[in-house]
Amino acid sequence: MPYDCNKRLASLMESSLIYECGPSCRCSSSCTNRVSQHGIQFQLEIFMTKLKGWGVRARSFIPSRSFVCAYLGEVRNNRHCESRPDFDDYILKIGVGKGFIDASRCGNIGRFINHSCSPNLIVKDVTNDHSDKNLPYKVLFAVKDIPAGRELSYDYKSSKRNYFRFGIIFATVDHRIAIV
Ligand SMILES: C[S@@+](CC[C@H](N)C(=O)[O-])C[C@H]1O[C@@H](n2cnc3c(N)ncnc32)[C@H](O)[C@@H]1O
Repeated sequence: MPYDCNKRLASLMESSLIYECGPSCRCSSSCTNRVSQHGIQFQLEIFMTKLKGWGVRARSFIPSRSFVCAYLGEVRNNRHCESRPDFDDYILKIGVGKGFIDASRCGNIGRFINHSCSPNLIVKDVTNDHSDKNLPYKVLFAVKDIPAGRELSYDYKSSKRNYFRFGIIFATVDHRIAIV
């Protein structure tokens, strides 16, 4: 099971796709293997930082390994040309060379979370209704205890920049908006 009895990740080291119970399971909605699908459980706040534009901070204590929020946006594939220089800061790659979630035009609170090389969040791949590794939900979990008032961050480099480093740029066809 990917989660413990408190609905926190059993291990931060797990790198494969996290399978939550879904529509085909007979368990109830309170099953401990249904976590990210219930939406944000901790109060979060969008605020204006001093140097990074908007950011997101915790309004209450978030224990390590807790689900924080999903990263939502438009799912794109194929070739995508975008003239905005900060475009790649709003994307998360999904699958192996298949596409990405683009939150540059629309998304949820995840699009306001800034980068840090010493982050308190990590991005994991989660599914509950299919087993296609190329179309996971991108989900942010706490990698350490986060006190109330602390800004949330994850490492952009490990989640998206290497996508472009290898020269793979996808695009144009919007075929889904991921909603958790
Ligand atoms: C996904 S957005 C994060 C939300 C953004 N701060 C906003 O106001 O909408 C990425 C952009 O935030 C800024 N940003 C994120 N992390 C930063 C950091 N550590 N230092 C400076 N700017 C950062 C950059 O402008 C980057 O293009």
